[in-house]
Amino acid sequence: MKSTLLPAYAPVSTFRSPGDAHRTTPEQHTLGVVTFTDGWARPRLRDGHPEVGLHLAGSSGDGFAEVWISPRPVTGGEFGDITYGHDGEYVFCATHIPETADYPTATETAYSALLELLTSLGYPQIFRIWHYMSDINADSPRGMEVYREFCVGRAKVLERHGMSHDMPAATVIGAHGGGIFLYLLACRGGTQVNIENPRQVPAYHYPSKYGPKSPNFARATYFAPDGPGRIFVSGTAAILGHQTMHHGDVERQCRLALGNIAQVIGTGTLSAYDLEPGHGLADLDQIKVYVRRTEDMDRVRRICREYFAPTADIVFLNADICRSDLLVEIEGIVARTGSS
Ligand SMILES: C=C(O[C@@H]1C=C(C(=O)O)C=C[C@H]1O)C(=O)O
Repeated sequence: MKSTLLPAYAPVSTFRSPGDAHRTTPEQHTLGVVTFTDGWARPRLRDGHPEVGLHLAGSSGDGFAEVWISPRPVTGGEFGDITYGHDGEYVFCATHIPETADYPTATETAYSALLELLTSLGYPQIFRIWHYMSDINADSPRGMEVYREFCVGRAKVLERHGMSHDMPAATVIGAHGGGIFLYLLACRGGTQVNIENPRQVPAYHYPSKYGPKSPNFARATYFAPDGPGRIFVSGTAAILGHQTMHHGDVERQCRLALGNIAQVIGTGTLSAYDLEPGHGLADLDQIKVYVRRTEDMDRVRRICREYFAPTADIVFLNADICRSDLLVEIEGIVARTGSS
């Protein structure tokens, strides 16, 4: 998917302490805030911009906030269950699906509303989307895993809109409570290239043994306004082809997840999309590392430190992952320098 209306700045996020999340300056406006703390809060407008609270931290001391910043004034709004902030170039939207016995229908409703809002506001191009859900690996009353039920609802909407193979980088990961929280970034236009990993089957072609409807996301999304671009790397795990590798071995799973990211952002993959130069793991920032078992946390931290830049924003979160045999998942953003 490529288009050419040119926004003039690239969206930027920082990780801050929750208490510092709403700090602004005359040059820095807030497009959206996501807090990762020891409780959840449905999306709402706060000081004119959206804020959503995810229950991902173990205790009140280790939370953080992901803050999306704009150089332009932000207008906040609400549309049904969606809270949004937009600045003329980008929109940040957040919505919440309360715990329900019917996630397929609830997901369908939420996704439909999001697409309707993006069209009516004039920001049709989604370039990154995150979902956090409680009980992700639990069975629904129909006996299907919650994640798989979510995939059914999502796929239905995207099929209807002809977008099944067009979705950008995404994350679907566990949360400690609250149902499903979804937030996204979209824009009026800009160059966008959704990138696949040659070592992995595209998620939308996963075989049906992983669920009746395949997930819809790209392994990474390159997005460039009129200036330096960014590569948004999806939640990435120890999957080769479509198979989970290294069952039960967190160290090898972690190294494979890192290897998959290195593959996606490396020269070999990017050159196939005319996006040279490539990058390495040391170029990744705004990194979130999700670890299923708290006892693996220190080990995963040590491995990640071998690869990531010491200056990178990086957080380690205890969370369940979309397949119950996955122990670790990693996402991040590469900010490119130069003109592409
Ligand atoms: C880990 C994987 O998928 C996860 C699920 C996603 C989704 O359903 O949108 C996106 C990225 C990951 O959080 C994978 O299939 O490789």
